[in-house]
Amino acid sequence: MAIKYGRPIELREVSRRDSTAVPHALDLTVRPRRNRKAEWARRMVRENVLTTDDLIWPLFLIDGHNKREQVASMPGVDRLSVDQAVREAERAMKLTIPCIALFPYTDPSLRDEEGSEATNPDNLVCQAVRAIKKEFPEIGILCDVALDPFTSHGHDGLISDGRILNDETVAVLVRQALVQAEAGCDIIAPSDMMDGRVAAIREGLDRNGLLDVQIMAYAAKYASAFYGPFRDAIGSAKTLTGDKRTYQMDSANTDEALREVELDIAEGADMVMVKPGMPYLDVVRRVKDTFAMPTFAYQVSGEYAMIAAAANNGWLDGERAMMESLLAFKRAGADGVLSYFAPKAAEKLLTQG
Ligand SMILES: NCC(=O)CCC(=O)O
Ligand SMILES: [Mg+2]
Repeated sequence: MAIKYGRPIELREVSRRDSTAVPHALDLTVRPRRNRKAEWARRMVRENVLTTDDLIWPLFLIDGHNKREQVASMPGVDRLSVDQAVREAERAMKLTIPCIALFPYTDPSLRDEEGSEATNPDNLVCQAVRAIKKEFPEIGILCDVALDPFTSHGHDGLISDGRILNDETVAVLVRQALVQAEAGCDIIAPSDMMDGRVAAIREGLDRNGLLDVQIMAYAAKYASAFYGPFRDAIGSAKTLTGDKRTYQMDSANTDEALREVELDIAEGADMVMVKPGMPYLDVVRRVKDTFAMPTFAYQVSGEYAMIAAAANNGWLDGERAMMESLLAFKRAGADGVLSYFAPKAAEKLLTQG
């Protein structure tokens, strides 16, 4: 049964003496509800706020012109040709979203075992970075570094005898980071979870004079079922063989997340990320408290899909669930959130004043 959502309950005419007027009033000195009695009072004691500055908006790219293609498992999210991505970058600017993130759907004919397209300076991501920076140099652009959108097997690294090779992969990731940075990307975000990649990328950037390019490390990235719709969006769902548990983290662990984050900071990460988001808010809190670094969380595709699908079925008030889920990241200590809800949330934040 669909649930109907009315206006929030606000008592219009509250008698100021109603509790003493009750014959069996409890003898309470402390009544926490006093601070919740009206919206102005709640605003006064509110501990956390979400603003548009907290949002990073991930966009999916596809080859072509004037093309928008709905991602079936992510209602409201499209794959965009580069010209349309430029339009969305403009929308992000108007919505005062500081940064967008770019993810390509690579044509299957361009995917191979080695993910060669990742290091093509003219690949879809690099084309989009150049086009967006040309029109809107003031918006931040984050580029993911990992091979999964480019490999025929859907893994983030090179494979030999069924093993994901660490050091050989890192060498390719450095080249991928360099083509993206040279195209004009502001933040390199390695999401591959190979050991030592942050140091290698930092060294590569510095050696090429790209000293100001930041690194946001997907430092604690878990092997998660919540990435399902993303793999649909970038077209790796069908091709992925096996799972990613030899490089992404085990969802049972949090101490290990701290060790991963510590390493990435030592290797030169400017910002760190925990991913997925909502099922790992405890990790966000521990990371923030332990390292006091700029800490981000990724509200991943599966988290988005759950809320969007339930809302479309009338089972949740989608707008309220969206805002509540985003605020949860702030409460957990995150400095910002990568979220597919970013434009919708920003619109709501700006119209609320
Ligand atoms: N490296 C980026 C992702 O894996 C995103 C996952 C998602 O949104 O599910
Ligand atoms: Mg690591």
